[in-house]
Amino acid sequence: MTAAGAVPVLRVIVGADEAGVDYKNRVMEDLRADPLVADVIDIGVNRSDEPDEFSKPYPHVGITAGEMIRDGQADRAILFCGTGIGVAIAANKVAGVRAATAHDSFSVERSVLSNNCQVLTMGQRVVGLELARRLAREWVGYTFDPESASAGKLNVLSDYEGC
Ligand SMILES: O=C[C@H](O)[C@H](O)COP(=O)(O)O
Repeated sequence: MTAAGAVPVLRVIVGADEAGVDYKNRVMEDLRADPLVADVIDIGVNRSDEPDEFSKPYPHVGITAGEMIRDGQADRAILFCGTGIGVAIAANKVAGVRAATAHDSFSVERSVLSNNCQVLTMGQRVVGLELARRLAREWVGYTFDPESASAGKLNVLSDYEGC
């Protein structure tokens, strides 16, 4: 239990390409202080990385995060690139992973409560930093209800993917 009474449970990946690294690093700091977050796993890129690593294209970031969630190494990921679109496309290639690009509060909420998305993506070239930080804070507070009416809709995807 934390002082605020919340139980930290979530293991959250943070990742970005070079176009999203500044937001990734700031949100990572916030998540490390969040009472709901038990662990923050930074998959890069980082400015201190070798030049080749720093310019790692967004598909690698999205696929790595998606595979880690698929393999049970993390519960969620928040990923940044220029628009948020590329990392979302990449993460969605991993069977069983659902990623959404969202830059507004309602979409962030519904990405979890309607779509049970494990991955939220945002674009550093699209949204202001303070809004991105707020949305990330809201996002960790949502939990999908498997008893909700939305669950049956998601089963269509699970059946299609076979997982
Ligand atoms: O979706 C892609 C991202 O926005 C990426 O950071 C930038 O990609 P680009 O350089 O191809 O525009």
